[in-house]
Amino acid sequence: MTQQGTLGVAVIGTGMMGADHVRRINDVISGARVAAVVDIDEARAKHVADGVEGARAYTDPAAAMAAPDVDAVLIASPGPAHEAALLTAFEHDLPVLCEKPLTPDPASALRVLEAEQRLGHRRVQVGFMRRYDSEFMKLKSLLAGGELGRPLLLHCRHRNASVHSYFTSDMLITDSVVHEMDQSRWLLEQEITAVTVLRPAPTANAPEGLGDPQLVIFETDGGALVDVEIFVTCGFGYQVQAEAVCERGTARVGDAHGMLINRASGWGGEIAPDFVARFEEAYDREVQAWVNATRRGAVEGPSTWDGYAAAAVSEAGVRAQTTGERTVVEMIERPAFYS
Ligand SMILES: NC(=O)C1=CN([C@@H]2O[C@H](COP(=O)(O)OP(=O)(O)OC[C@H]3O[C@@H](n4cnc5c(N)ncnc54)[C@H](O)[C@@H]3O)[C@@H](O)[C@H]2O)C=CC1
Ligand SMILES: O=C1[C@@H](O)[C@H](O)[C@@H](O)[C@H](O)[C@H]1O
Repeated sequence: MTQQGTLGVAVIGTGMMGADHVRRINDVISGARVAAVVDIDEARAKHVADGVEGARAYTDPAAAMAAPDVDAVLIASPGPAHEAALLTAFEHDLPVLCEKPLTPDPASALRVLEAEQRLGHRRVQVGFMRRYDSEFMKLKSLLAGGELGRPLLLHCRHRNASVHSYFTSDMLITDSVVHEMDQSRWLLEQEITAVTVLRPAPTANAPEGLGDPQLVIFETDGGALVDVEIFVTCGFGYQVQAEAVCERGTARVGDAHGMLINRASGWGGEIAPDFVARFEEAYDREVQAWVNATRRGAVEGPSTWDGYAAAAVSEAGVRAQTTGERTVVEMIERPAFYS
């Protein structure tokens, strides 16, 4: 850290999310600066670094993390690259904000979990940004307050206009529904015990081989049921909605995000084009919270355990997607380190 305590951050992966986080650290939040940007695509890394005073471009995450002015790491490479970056960050004992998923599968998530425990202190905040969204935060405090009684059902909708060309059917679960896995565990304060995936005839608008949309059902250890419509090629925009059905009422978020307009042609609201627009404030709050905690020497927010738990549910979800059968989630006991 500099004398003023400004955190020097290496941002790994400068695609859609990484580039947006670089902008956020540089222009929006306080207490941090971009010291390094890393991408295996050298031209992309250079292009992003050129836009930030004092930032250097790297193609090797390990080289960036070894630089003396790098105090912390924000990982925004694709999920399969997270394990290697996390383990390297631990070698340098650097604090990490790791975009979701922690890793796409529980075996790699477990290796990360064990490596963090060997370090002896928590180092990771996982980028489950819905926990920082003002609508979801209100729903969380309403449910925690108990006014509506016990939550019985959670109905969720998750729609993307489109996804990257490298998206697969498994990624509907490991990259998209992983948000609802964390959201359900966080809102209900229950673990997910089984997953069922139902698949309608796919939309003709999805690329060949992408089974889209899907209906994913979670059972929890508290007896609640969660249903998730995941539809990543809906074409018309980005929507994330959740409705909790409780013993004495229901509460719903995500309907009217944006402006409502009355005009001669009719009445209606806007739909965000993508997650960058819809969750802009949540990402700002998330990254600022990470920087603030890191500068205090603390680690807060969704933990490596939360990332592992979501990966375990993802594995069951991917199996359920293939077999069409209800699949039980297999998880280790929560280590005391994460209690
Ligand atoms: N919290 C949220 O709402 C969102 C989170 N994400 C997460 O952010 C991460 C990145 O997603 P996108 O930006 O959409 O992907 P992207 O495909 O737009 O960008 C990924 C970038 O990482 C680079 N890269 C690939 N392997 C690398 C490696 N080993 N080291 C360094 N760079 C590498 C690629 O060249 C590319 O520039 C993923 O984990 C994704 O799940 C993505 C979208 C929204
Ligand atoms: O995290 C995200 C993407 O990686 C994922 O692919 C999208 O489906 C989600 O809506 C977005 O929030």
